[in-house]
Amino acid sequence: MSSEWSATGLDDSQPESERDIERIPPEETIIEAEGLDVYYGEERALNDVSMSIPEQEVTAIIGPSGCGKSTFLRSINRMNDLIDIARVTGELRFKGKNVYDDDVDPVALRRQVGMVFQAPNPFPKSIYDNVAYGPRIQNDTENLDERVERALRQAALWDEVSDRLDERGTDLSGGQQQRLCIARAIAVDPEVILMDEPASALDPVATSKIEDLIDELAEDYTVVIVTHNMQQAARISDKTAVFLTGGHLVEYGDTDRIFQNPRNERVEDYISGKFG
Ligand SMILES: Nc1ncnc2c1ncn2[C@@H]1O[C@H](COP(=O)(O)OP(=O)(O)OP(=O)(O)O)[C@@H](O)[C@H]1O
Repeated sequence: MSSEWSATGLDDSQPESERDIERIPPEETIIEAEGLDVYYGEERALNDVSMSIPEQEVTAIIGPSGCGKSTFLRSINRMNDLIDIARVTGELRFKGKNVYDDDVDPVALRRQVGMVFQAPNPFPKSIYDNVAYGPRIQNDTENLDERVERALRQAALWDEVSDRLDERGTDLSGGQQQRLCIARAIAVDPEVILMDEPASALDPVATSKIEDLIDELAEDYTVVIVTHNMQQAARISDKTAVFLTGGHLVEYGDTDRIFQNPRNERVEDYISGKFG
């Protein structure tokens, strides 16, 4: 294989021997990709990705722009289904079941695997109605007030909004809106929360609140987070997966080990800021 790497990482060929992927014991695994490829038309955005994500931990997905981080995240709860030209091959298992099997209902899957996006996107409704939205569409409104309060508390927002639940969610600050979106996601009691750069639109104080919150959420949920911010990945995650150009997962393991002692030379270059 060529030893000349492009400035942005890696060419399209990625021998098995170049990968360093930690195996998670099956009993601790909640999400498992095996030979996962995603194509947009002719373009291959994920290339033969195999990895297991442990339950109730924070797993960070990092890598240079365009390496497939968001595509991988969206493949977990089938959000790529919403993109006409996207095509998935291989398997993505959630609790042992391939989510791409014909009998899987993507809407039901997304109740168990919620998502928080880069830009906060509360509905133009009251704070209460934002959080109550999921339970209501599931016709699951028993003890709704308590559930709304619990979700807002878990999202570390209750103290700031408890006396104005009827105000519009869109009138909150950016950081509060993002915590409201997290409360909306957890109100339906998911098992996994996917986060796609949830703090990239926020100031440092709001970012630090989201980071503290992610740490707390991992006591109850599995969190998978895409971030461009390597310091953030190092601070908040238990495991880190490094993707490089061409949609290749190159290294995956304990966050401390990946940042202190990366085994792959290109991962070391990426982490030390030589490209990306
Ligand atoms: N909806 C889409 N239609 C066509 N191509 C897409 C689409 N979404 C992503 N791609 C392509 O797939 C590849 C991977 O994109 P993806 O957004 O997953 O990467 P990323 O690592 O999350 O990037 P970034 O860090 O810039 O957000 C890129 O080449 C991108 O152009």
